[in-house]
Order: sequence, then structure tokens, then C-alpha cells
Amino acid sequence: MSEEKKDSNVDKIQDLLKLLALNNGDVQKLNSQQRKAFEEYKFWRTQQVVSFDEKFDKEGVIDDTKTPADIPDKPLPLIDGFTWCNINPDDPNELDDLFVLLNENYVEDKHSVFRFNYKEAFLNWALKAPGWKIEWNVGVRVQSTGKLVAFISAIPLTLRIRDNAIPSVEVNFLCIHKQLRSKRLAPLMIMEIQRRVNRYDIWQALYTAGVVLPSPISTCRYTHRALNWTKLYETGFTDLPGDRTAPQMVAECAIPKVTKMQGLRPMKKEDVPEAFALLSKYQERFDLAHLFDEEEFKHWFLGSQDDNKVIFSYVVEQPDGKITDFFSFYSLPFSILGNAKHDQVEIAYLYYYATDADFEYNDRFSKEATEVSKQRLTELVGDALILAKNMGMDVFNALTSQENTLFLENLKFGLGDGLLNFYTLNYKAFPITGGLKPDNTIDAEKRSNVGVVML
Ligand SMILES: CCCCCCCCCCCCCC(=O)SCCNC(=O)CCNC(=O)[C@H](O)C(C)(C)COP(=O)(O)OP(=O)(O)OC[C@H]1O[C@@H](n2cnc3c(N)ncnc32)[C@H](O)[C@@H]1OP(=O)(O)O
Repeated sequence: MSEEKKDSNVDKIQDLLKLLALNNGDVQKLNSQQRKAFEEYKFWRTQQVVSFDEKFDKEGVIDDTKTPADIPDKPLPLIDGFTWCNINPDDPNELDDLFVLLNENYVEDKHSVFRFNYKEAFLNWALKAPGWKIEWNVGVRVQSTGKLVAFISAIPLTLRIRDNAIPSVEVNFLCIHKQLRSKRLAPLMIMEIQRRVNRYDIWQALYTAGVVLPSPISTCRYTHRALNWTKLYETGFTDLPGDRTAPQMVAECAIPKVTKMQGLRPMKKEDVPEAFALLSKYQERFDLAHLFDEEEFKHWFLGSQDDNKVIFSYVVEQPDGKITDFFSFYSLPFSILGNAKHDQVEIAYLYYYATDADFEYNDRFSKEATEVSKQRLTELVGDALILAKNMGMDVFNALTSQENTLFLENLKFGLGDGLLNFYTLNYKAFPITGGLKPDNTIDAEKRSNVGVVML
């Protein structure tokens, strides 16, 4: 190795060590390989976000000087030939336009083989959170043909960051047609939705992305538990490890047929007050959380109750009628492109859960609390895997957020390729643990303080 190269490696390692020291070993700044210098983010450097190495000693709002009256009431100008529109999820034609846009252009893996398949029922559930507004489903159409070519959405929520409750929106489903990429339309979409949200006197937002932007407040990693190994292998979702045979993998991934927890059953309407109280209490442990109200709880966990169910929620009821545990997962399949045998991988995503297992301990990290939590969560999510498998899911995904690091390894979840970064707009927050060690493997000791799950 040349002296010059050696020096630059030493510099890199020293920079990395500096970053680690600055952030108490938090993983988020280790995405440095993927990120540009702050000045190169031509759009993001102009927004109310913090730069990568910015030091601050107080969390809070970045700019609180504006009022809705300061915000223009007309949409931002669009390039000729295109026009803004709203997407009404209650209109089947408009929802279908969105479905087609996302289905053909949304997030894919790096080999363009898998793509999220957000079905109409899913979008209806995701976009119609209590308080949703039609003008926060922002689309762009080609003027001459009406074709929908870009979209971004926001839904309201109260976000809690440590002790601060912040009226915010969650921004999601940013998508631009492949033929319109790299034309700086994304910044325009973001500024337009920001304008529309600001008009309602809301000034903070939460969003997640696989890409590194200035600056993540936390980073989690996707993990996958194979339920139908053979199909995953046939579709290329999973590789055969060099030291194993296919039958060995099938045996390793085998799942019992019957759930184990006494009193486990689907959640009903009547359970809502108790299950809502349980989840609210459980969420208090996290530094980043969605402060649900009861109406939101109903929406997010009972779903629409129609045949196209996307959300599945369960409770554990004790013989005395008390609900001690709750978990939920949602279904979001991947389309498979160009595979002769399969066109879809059925995927379950772990969503919110709660258990009273460690409520009697003051410190959730104590040895005893950790042990009881670990045991109960392993049983609970173990049963979730069985239920998901029985309903035809091929794989069960979970992030390293919440208390997931306590059971992921026991339940044979394997690390995925993808990292998910969490961001806030117009709010500086200190780093929040995402369940990852500096080398991006599971950190079962520090665990995670991220309590929000975004679709
Ligand atoms: C208070 C209310 C506030 C509301 C707003 C809160 C903020 C919400 C923020 C949005 C949260 C969304 C949450 C989700 O939905 S994350 C899901 C994002 N969607 C996809 O990945 C689907 C497939 N990809 C696409 O459709 C396009 O590639 C997208 C639309 C992603 C970019 O289109 P395109 O490739 O044609 O690029 P451009 O030339 O127009 O623009 C380039 C600029 O855009 C920056 N960029 C690239 N990707 C992202 C990204 N995922 N978040 C934020 N910014 C992103 C990029 O760094 C560059 O800026 P800068 O580097 O020069 O600075």
C-alpha cells in the first residue's frame, strides 16, 4: 500500500473514531460511506435540518418564527406540461392511479427484482389515518394525458421525542416516475407538501428513508425470518449458505403449526380500551414514539375489517379477563419481476406490540427485567410467526427498533441488507439508539429507543 493511501486510511479511521466519540458510539454517523458532504446536498442544506457534524446542546424546534399567514396560499409553480392534483383514497379511480404509479416506480432492491406492492386496501388504510386531509395526498399529473407521475403524502400525528409532545406529520410514499427522475422534482414535491402542512399550523415532520440525508436521528436495520424457505430461495430473496443444503435450511426454518400462548386470540373492538392503555404504557419506554389516541389506535390496529385485511392484531387474555399482551403485524407483499414460477413474495411486517411482562421493574435494562421481557417477547413474536405462516406469509420482517433485539436472534431472524434512517424536519434531536452496534449488527445490550414503526 502506498504511503499516501495508508495515510488516507488512517485519516478515515481517525475520523470514524472521532465520530464515535462525538456520538457516544451511536451508529447513525457510521453511514458516512453513503453520504455526501453536507454542502453537496443542494436541497437539504437549505432546509430546517442539522448538518452531519453539527454540535448542539439542546433539543428542540429549529425555526419557530412563522405562522400560517406567512405561508403562500397558492401551490408552487410546476414545470410546463404538468399539473398538481390531490389523490382521494375514497375514489377508486384515483386510488388505482396511485397504485399503478407505486407498483411500477416505488422502492426496489438494488437488482430491480423486488418491488413493494402497496395494494389499494393497504393505501386506503395507510392514507386515511384519523385527521387525514385530501390536500396532503399530493400528486403530479401530465396535463395532456392525466397520467399520475409523482406523489407524496402526509398524515398527522403527535410525535413524542423524549418528554416533548410535538404536533407533526409523517411523510411517506414519495415517488417519482422513473422517466422523470433526477430532474429536481423531489425537492419541489417536498416543499409543496411542506407548504400545505404549514398552512395547518404544523411545522415538524417525521420521515424515514433508506438513503442518507442530513441528518438521521436514528438508524435501524431490517431483519428477515424465513417462513417458507423454499419459495424464498426459488425467488432469489434468500441465498443458500455455503455450508448448508436446501433440506437443512427447510428444517432450520420450520415453524410449529399451533400457537403456544394460552389466551391468544384476534383483537376485537371491545378490547380497544384495554389494549390501547397497554400499548400507551408500553410505549413510554421509548424516546421516539407516536402518541396514539384511542381513535388512532382503532384505525391502526383494527383496520377496515373487510376481506382485504392488511393489519392483523392479537391480544393475550388471561383467565380473569385481563389483557396482558398485544401484538400486530401488517401484510405488504413484494412483486417479483421476471420470475417464471412466482410473482409475489408474501411479507408480514412486525408492527406495534406491548406486554406487561416487565412493568413491575423500574429499569427495563436490569437483568431481571431483561430476562422476563426477553422470554415473553420470544413467546409472543414466536406465535406471531406461526400465525403469519398459517396465513400464507413467506417471510416475516422486523426492524431492530422497539425491544426487537431481545428476540431477533432467538427466533432466527437474519440481518437484511437494508438500513432505515429516521429523520425529523425542523426539530433537532440527539441520537436515539436503533438497536445496532457500530458494525451494524444487533445490539441486544443497548437495545433501541425507537418506538415508532412507519409503513
Ligand atoms: C412540516 C411539514 C414538512 C413536510 C416535509 C417533511 C420532509 C419530507 C421528506 C421526504 C420524505 C420521504 C419519505 C419517503 O417516502 S422514502 C421513499 C422514497 N421513495 C423511493 O425511494 C421510491 C423510488 N424513488 C423515487 O421515486 C425517486 O428516486 C425519489 C422521489 C426518491 C427522488 O427523486 P429523484 O431521484 O428524481 O431526485 P430529484 O432529482 O427529484 O431530487 C434530488 C434530491 O432529492 C433528495 N432525495 C432523494 N431521495 C430522497 C428521499 N427518499 N427523501 C428525501 N429526499 C430525497 C436528494 O438527496 C436530492 O437532494 P440534495 O441531495 O440535492 O439535497
